[in-house]
Amino acid sequence: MSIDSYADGTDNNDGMTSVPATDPIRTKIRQAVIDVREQTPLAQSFTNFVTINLVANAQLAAGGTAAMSYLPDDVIATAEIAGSNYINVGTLLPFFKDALPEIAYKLHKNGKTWVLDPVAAGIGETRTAILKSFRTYPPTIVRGNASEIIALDAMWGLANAEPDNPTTRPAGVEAVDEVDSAVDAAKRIARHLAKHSPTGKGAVAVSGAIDLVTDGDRVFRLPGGSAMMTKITGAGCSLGGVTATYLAVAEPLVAALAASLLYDRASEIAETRSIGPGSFQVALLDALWNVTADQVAESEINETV
Ligand SMILES: Nc1ncnc2c1ncn2[C@@H]1O[C@H](COP(=O)(O)OP(=O)(O)O)[C@@H](O)[C@H]1O
Ligand SMILES: Cc1ncsc1CCOP(=O)(O)O
Ligand SMILES: [Mg+2]
Repeated sequence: MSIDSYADGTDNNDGMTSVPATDPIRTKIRQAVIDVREQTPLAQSFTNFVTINLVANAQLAAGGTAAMSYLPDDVIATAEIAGSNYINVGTLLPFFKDALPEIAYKLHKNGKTWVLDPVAAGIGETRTAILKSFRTYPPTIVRGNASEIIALDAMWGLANAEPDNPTTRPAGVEAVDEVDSAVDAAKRIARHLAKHSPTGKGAVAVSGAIDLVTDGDRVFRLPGGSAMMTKITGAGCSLGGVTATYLAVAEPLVAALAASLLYDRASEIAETRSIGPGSFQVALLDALWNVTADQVAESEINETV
């Protein structure tokens, strides 16, 4: 679909409308892509050991810079020079159980913004204890797949669900739920984040075949992307890292939209230039670097009306 199709905010007859070309959100998305490339902001990551290299390389390819830290004093000192931060709970070590709640508390106390990827939410006592602790000192953005978002919402008791009785079955690091089934959970989490955010604003990004982004009020669906993203490890983790990169220059809703759209456009290009998962990962980094701000901002974006 071309940008002209969005000129009047076309009603799609399915409760959604195409976000018009004139919607200020598109200008902000475009500006975020440009600002990251011009300002090279540092986003610090406390992330899993499987995909740490892809996270750093994706942040660099988007135009930012990377630093990975694990000890609370190191994280808090680095947060003073970082534009934002990223915590991903994919692989856990025993000391994380004390370190991560302490880090979340200190980031909150110091007014720092951060993105959470609640990888495998719902699995294991340690992960559950860590994720539950973030309810009091929450991130600014949560980015996860549908199952993780549903599990986190239940864990935080945001729908008066039994905190220990999540309404979805965890599936390791992969989603078993469709993005649409996570809409209510995503909106509840986004409103909770906004309540505690240093800027009064929060957002949730739910990834899948069609991504969903919300600030608790507006709900956007982003079609496109590539199914090859499910054939490399770290597509979601690195999207979380790049979301933190954008959070260094933009408000949460714009950061989540810009990162998700950048990934959709870049993965489409990477699919046409690769012959399997190995070359796809390399092509994805090249495409993150080469996608233009206009390509990102002129993407198809549908909003629930
Ligand atoms: N079937 C699909 N078609 C297109 N893009 C997809 C598909 N599945 C996932 N993606 C994309 O892959 C990236 C990671 O999402 P996802 O696989 O849901 O995360 P996770 O790896 O955390 O489960 C996102 O950019 C998302 O849009
Ligand atoms: C395979 C694996 N195991 C623990 S973390 C991890 C990486 C998950 O990455 P992603 O959620 O981006 O696919
Ligand atoms: Mg993931």
